[in-house]
Amino acid sequence: MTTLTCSAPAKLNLFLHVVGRRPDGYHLLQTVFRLLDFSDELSFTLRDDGKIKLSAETMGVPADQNLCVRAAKCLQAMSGSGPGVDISLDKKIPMGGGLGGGSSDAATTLVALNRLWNLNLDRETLLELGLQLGADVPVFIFGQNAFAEGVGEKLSALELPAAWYLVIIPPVHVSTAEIFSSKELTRNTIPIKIPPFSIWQGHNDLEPVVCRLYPEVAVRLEWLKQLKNTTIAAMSGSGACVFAEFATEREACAAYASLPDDMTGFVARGLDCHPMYTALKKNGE
Ligand SMILES: C[C@](O)(CO)[C@H](O)COP(=O)(O)OP(=O)(O)OC[C@H]1O[C@@H](n2ccc(N)nc2=O)[C@H](O)[C@@H]1O
Ligand SMILES: Nc1ncnc2c1ncn2[C@@H]1O[C@H](COP(=O)(O)OP(=O)(O)OP(=O)(O)O)[C@@H](O)[C@H]1O
Repeated sequence: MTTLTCSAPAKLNLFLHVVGRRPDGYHLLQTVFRLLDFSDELSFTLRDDGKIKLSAETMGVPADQNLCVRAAKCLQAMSGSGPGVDISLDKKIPMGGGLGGGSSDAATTLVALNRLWNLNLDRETLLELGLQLGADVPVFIFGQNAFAEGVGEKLSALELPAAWYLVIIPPVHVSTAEIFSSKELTRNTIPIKIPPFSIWQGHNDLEPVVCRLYPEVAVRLEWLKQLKNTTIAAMSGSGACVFAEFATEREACAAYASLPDDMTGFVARGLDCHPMYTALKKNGE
């Protein structure tokens, strides 16, 4: 095997509670991650000269700062392994949108290169490596919908009902660090116990902070909240993307069709399992 092609799906945070803060400033969270059938596509081809190359720059991110390249370098350094790789990345997930695209690219890179380079590192080691790259990386390595605690690294698999999502992409970029450092952020939501999980029990503590700073987000969320047939309308992660959940594709598509001209978005199915693991299983790996 010299080439592997794999997907890197987006995620939604169905709710996001800030329940405390660690001494290093990182926030303790409770969240439910839902994987989405909306993905970046990556392909990895072995090189024998030890070099790690990205075929094209991703919208303003220098290659050496791209999370795929950083993930590959991390894995190479830790394994002391010789081979290199050519990476091509077809970016579909909006960047800095709270959909975890960069983190998902990093997770897919770690799992794919573990196979391509025959490193045989176990899932625990990949999860630890992933966490060093970003708080959202572990869930994509975990590969299932999950209830997460800590900074996102304490993961328990969670079964979620079939659902479709209308995701709206506001025309703003929200800095995760800026929102977490806001004076207005409440950091004392009482921890909840899951399972059982009901979509009604959650909210996103970062949402009011982002909505106050970015009216473009607030307006889109208000629009989603007035829709009929939704089980929930909320912001994902630290924004800017907002979403509404529907029980059927037909309802999600009808809502999408009624989107005002100045709003853009997409409809996606909620997944049960990471598409990369589904594909690897199908190939008997
Ligand atoms: C908001 C979420 O998307 C929810 O899933 C994640 O917690 C954010 O994960 P991420 O984008 O991978 O974030 P990172 O790149 O690890 O962190 C960016 C910055 O946000 C702040 N940060 C992040 C996560 C966290 N639990 N507490 C924090 O205070 C830190 O200042 C950090 O330097
Ligand atoms: N492969 C990549 N894809 C997207 N962003 C990348 C990538 N590599 C590095 N980045 C940088 O990381 C930043 C955050 O990317 P990402 O798309 O994961 O944000 P996000 O969706 O807000 O993530 P999260 O939900 O984890 O906060 C981008 O603004 C970009 O500067």
